[in-house]
Amino acid sequence: MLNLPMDLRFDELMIKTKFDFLMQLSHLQLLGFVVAVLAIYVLRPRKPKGCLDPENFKEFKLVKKTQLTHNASQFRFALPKPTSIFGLPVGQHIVCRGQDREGKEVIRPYTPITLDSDLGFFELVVKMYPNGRMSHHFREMKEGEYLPVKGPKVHSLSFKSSLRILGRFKYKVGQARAFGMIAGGSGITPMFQLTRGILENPKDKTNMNLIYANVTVNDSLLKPPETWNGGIGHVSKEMIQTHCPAPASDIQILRCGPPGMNKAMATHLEALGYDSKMQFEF
Ligand SMILES: Cc1cc2nc3c(=O)[nH]c(=O)nc-3n(C[C@H](O)[C@H](O)[C@H](O)COP(=O)(O)OP(=O)(O)OC[C@H]3O[C@@H](n4cnc5c(N)ncnc54)[C@H](O)[C@@H]3O)c2cc1C
Repeated sequence: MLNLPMDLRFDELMIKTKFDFLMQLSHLQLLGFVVAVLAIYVLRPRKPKGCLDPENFKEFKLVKKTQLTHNASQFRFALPKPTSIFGLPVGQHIVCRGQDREGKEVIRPYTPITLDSDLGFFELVVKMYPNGRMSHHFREMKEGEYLPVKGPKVHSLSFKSSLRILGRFKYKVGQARAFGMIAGGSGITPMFQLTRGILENPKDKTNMNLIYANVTVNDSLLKPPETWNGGIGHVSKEMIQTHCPAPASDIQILRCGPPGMNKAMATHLEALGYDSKMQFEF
């Protein structure tokens, strides 16, 4: 039977027992023990480090530029090694630096359509506006050139009167039972990234519904439909009611589009009873 001194607490006893065990080892055994512990520490499986730096721009080489529509292209950038991972959590974005028509520096946020399961590269889908400053940079960019990128870009929490929430979207499995997604034009990129993240995880059972609006069918990015039998006109309250999960504490409506559309969607969602916790704008 173990005789415990009355004033020795259990945790002190554990430390004492471990210490006694080490004292009984010879120097050689002790050395072996230390080496084994170090080996376990050094060889422990670790998540590979990503290539991104949130503070400093790093340059990535454009290896493929594919025109998708009359004003949008897909850009593939190589990572340092074919096995490298980018290191951007699902739902977050990067910032890219370029030069406008006048040679002035311009910095804009973009959401890659790739995930960390895509080794050795990352891809952006960029819609280019006629007078857009960064659009000019992407329009002129040629394969073999380098793009300075830093990230993940995270907003400090801030609020605008017309927006419900502007903040950080860091996806965790099970954070919502269902997502309703409302995207316009290039606003499809965060939805695409999140959808891929959910579909590629067999343990993730989150439901998703997407309303994707474009000026014309030919402006649809990523997978333009061959024929169109969806709705026509601006995204309405009725479309949201028909296609998105009803207001509930375990659903979220994600939206990303041009400013006018975002404002209109915020008004529709509020009228339909979605409170601020049920909405997120990328
Ligand atoms: C979190 C986040 C992620 C983003 N991800 C992507 C992405 O993956 N792909 C992508 O293409 N863009 C994305 N954007 C938009 C991107 O950051 C730029 O705003 C866009 O590329 C235009 O930049 P610009 O410098 O060319 O235009 P600017 O010089 O800033 O604007 C010039 C003119 O272009 C038009 N314009 C600019 N932006 C829009 C817009 N969103 N809708 C309608 N008209 C507009 C307006 O007429 C504007 O007056 C994202 C934005 C955010 C906030």
